[in-house]
Amino acid sequence: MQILVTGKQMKQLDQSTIKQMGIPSLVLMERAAMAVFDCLKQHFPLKKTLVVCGSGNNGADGVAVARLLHLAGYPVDLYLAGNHTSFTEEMHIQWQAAKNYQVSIVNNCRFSEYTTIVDALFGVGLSRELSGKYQALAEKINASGIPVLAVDIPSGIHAGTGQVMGTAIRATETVTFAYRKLGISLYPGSVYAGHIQVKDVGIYGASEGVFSLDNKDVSWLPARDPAGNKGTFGKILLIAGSRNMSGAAYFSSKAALLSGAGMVRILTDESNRIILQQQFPEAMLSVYEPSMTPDELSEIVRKAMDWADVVAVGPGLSTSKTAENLLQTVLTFRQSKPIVIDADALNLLAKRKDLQAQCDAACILTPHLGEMSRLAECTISDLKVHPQKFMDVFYNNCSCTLIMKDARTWIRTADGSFFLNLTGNDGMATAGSGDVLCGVVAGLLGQGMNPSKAAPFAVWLHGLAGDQAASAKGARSMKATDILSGLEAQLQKMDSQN
Ligand SMILES: NC(=O)C1=CN([C@@H]2O[C@H](COP(=O)(O)OP(=O)(O)OC[C@H]3O[C@@H](n4cnc5c(N)ncnc54)[C@H](OP(=O)(O)O)[C@@H]3O)[C@@H](O)[C@H]2O)[C@@H](O)CC1
Ligand SMILES: [K+]
Repeated sequence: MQILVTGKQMKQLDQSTIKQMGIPSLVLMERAAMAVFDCLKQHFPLKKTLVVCGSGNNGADGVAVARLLHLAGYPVDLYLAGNHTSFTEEMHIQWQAAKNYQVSIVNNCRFSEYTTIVDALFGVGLSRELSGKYQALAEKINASGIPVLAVDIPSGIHAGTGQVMGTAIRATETVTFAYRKLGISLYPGSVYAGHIQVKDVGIYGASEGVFSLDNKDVSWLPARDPAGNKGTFGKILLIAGSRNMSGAAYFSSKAALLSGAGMVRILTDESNRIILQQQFPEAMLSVYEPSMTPDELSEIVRKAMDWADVVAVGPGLSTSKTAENLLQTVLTFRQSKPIVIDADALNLLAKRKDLQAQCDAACILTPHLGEMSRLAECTISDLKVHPQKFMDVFYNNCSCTLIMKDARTWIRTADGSFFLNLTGNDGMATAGSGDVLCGVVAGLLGQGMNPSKAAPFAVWLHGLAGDQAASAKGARSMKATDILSGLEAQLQKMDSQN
């Protein structure tokens, strides 16, 4: 697991390393510059490099990089875009050292001369929009088409939100120091950053921030019991589908079984019986009929719930009165069973504050931004700009585990921890993809994972499955069926690693 930090958190970490741990700022900076230098040598054409610097410590990193290039015999020009009067202490020292070593300093950049540009204009200290000469320079760099290595973060990207502050430099690669910044993990910042490398420069100790799973977290996958039986691996009830709508029930239940659940039962409208039995014979079926009274319906749901260890409700359910009765029965009679609430069930829940109050940490809600805006009674742009704030506010009404789906999915666990998922691709914006995620969450819960782990792990795994699908079929053409195939392949790979 890695920790993603904001600019403010990173500055505190810098300061505590310098002041409390006693590592001089220039030592950290030299390590930062060496990491950039290594990346330049490995990945960039170094016939002639231009390093553009601001007046702060990001600029000072850049000056140190220019010195390292110069001393190693690579042609380099240094261009100071900032003002001498605003130099930090470190920048004064680096600038003097560059002059002592006779690094070439230019007053104009003739971009046609360069094969690589190092962007050391602003780092985590960016405090406002780029304007004037900085904006003009960023635009010229972007228009030049020359490969750019960004130092720490592309200049113009907000380190906490990923927003473009007026204009931002588009990098080919970003070497970021100590911890990956949240701003280059979110969109659009992550696109501006290009390929990202996180380099150890001797700054440690982050405990606050947003968590993100990585390959080491394969170990979270519940171990299989060689002596287990169908019951050991979880009985999952999917309350899904509606009149002549069977697809969502199919994708969610299949994903639950592929994720390792022992048994899956689909509770759906009678009209879906034949097609589901043909498509997915491994699933058990319980059906209800439109003519049933609420009491008859409730009886069927309760019986199926008695059988299940985990219930998932919502995929393809519709927002009919029958669907509302189903959801109400689930939340009223759930005892303490984990419940995944997805899709149409979330739209029903948005209208029923009384049902929201029945949710607890064992309930996992999986809204996309539209559903979340209805639940949290805010706009989609509120959620984009302040995702954590609105997820916190919603938790006060509905104390559940929350998966807020977007190009970068956020997870808020019931203890208030936040995760941001970095796997997946735009091909996953396809019909049935959300149903697959719902099934993966349920399947993992069924194998005994607690909701605080199952939610971030399922999203991560689902993203990896999507990445596998994109490499097999292409992001444009991949379908939910391909994500199911990706899921199988990813789990096989993870089991072989564990
Ligand atoms: N020892 C350490 O601390 C280490 C730090 N490291 C490096 O330091 C970087 C952080 O350095 P930093 O804090 O000096 O901030 P930085 O990003 O250079 O910019 C600040 C300057 O820009 C100015 N400014 C801001 N916005 C502006 C705008 N829109 N337009 C114009 N001006 C603007 C701002 O002015 P002010 O807001 O004060 O008016 C100030 O002068 C970090 O990303 C990493 O690269 C690494 O070497 C590891 C060790
Ligand atoms: K930068």
